[in-house]
Amino acid sequence: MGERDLTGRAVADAILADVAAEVQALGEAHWPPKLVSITVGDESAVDVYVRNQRRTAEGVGIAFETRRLPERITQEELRAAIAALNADPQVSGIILQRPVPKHISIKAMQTAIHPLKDVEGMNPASIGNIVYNELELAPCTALAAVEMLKRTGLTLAGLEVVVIGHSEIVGKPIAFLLMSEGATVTVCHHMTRSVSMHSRRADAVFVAVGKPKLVTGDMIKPGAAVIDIGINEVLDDDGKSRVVGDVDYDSVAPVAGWITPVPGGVGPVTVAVLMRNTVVATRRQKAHYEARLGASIA
Ligand SMILES: NC(=O)C1=CN([C@@H]2O[C@H](COP(=O)(O)OP(=O)(O)OC[C@H]3O[C@@H](n4cnc5c(N)ncnc54)[C@H](OP(=O)(O)O)[C@@H]3O)[C@@H](O)[C@H]2O)C=CC1
Ligand SMILES: Nc1nc(=O)c2c([nH]1)NC[C@@H]1CN(c3ccc(C(=O)N[C@@H](CCC(=O)O)C(=O)O)cc3)C=[N+]21
Repeated sequence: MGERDLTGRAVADAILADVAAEVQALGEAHWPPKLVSITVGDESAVDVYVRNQRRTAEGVGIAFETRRLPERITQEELRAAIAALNADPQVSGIILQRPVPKHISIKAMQTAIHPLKDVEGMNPASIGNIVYNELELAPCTALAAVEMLKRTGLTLAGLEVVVIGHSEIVGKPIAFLLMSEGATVTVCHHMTRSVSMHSRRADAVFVAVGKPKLVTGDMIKPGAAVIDIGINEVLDDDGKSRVVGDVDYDSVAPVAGWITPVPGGVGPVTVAVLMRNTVVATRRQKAHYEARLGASIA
């Protein structure tokens, strides 16, 4: 790792220190936060993420439960499982791990997660709030990636930013968050004629595609910030599996002003933001409950 590395561990730890204090306060108020993760089918690609979630949750005192549902589960069965979690007062947050099998509509399932328990901010209602600059429960990865750019100290207002990838969970929310900060945003995807024509002009480049070495040094303006969101498992020459991003680190690092490494960049911050979102969701549920009682049970 080089001097230009913009690492995520310290950023994540700062977020988690605040979260731990809030978890303790919520526990004392008899609202201990609890997060439930749902994985559908055999998704070994998601296992790293879920393991990190459990370790991080337990580290800050958030109860963590995993549900592994069979590949062949019907959409109605999955909807019923989510509805049961919505109704369970012990559960503060629900995260549905992507991808899900093709016969299940991810949008329908994200819609089934109650907005008060939507810790990933992926219910269409939650996503819609981003358009109105209500960013408290925004998608974790997008928040984490934008937080990394802020750590460079660059002024976001007026910054020329290129986002490569436009998925609903990463690229699109990043573009909205950046617009709300005043950046000038260009979004590239697989139909973009020349990604490098855009990326070479940018002060900051976000990459979320899922292809190792997609972005190379010749595509980056000298001194620009490069935020690598990709998480790809690849096999080394000796057959060992390793996690790499979407950026060709060796050719980009000498050109870029800042670069987030993979692992150790955006990933740990994403998990920390998920914990923060869980606390935000729990606080909202508490407020909602108390408002319905018509009085605070202090
Ligand atoms: N660090 C973290 O916390 C997280 C990391 N990830 C990682 O981020 C990456 C992207 O994830 P996700 O957004 O879910 O993936 P998707 O597969 O949903 O989206 C990929 C996007 O990349 C675009 N794309 C495909 N090929 C190209 C190309 N050659 N040039 C430019 N754009 C292209 C696609 O465009 P189109 O739709 O037009 O084909 C699409 O918008 C993955 O590696 C994933 O593992 C994901 C979530 C969290
Ligand atoms: N609904 C949903 N939301 C997601 O956000 C989501 C998802 N589904 N499906 C899978 C992808 C992938 N993803 C990761 C996030 C952090 C790390 C992470 O913490 N990585 C560490 C450790 C990597 C390692 O151990 O090698 C790092 O980058 O340093 C990994 C992977 C979230 N995703």
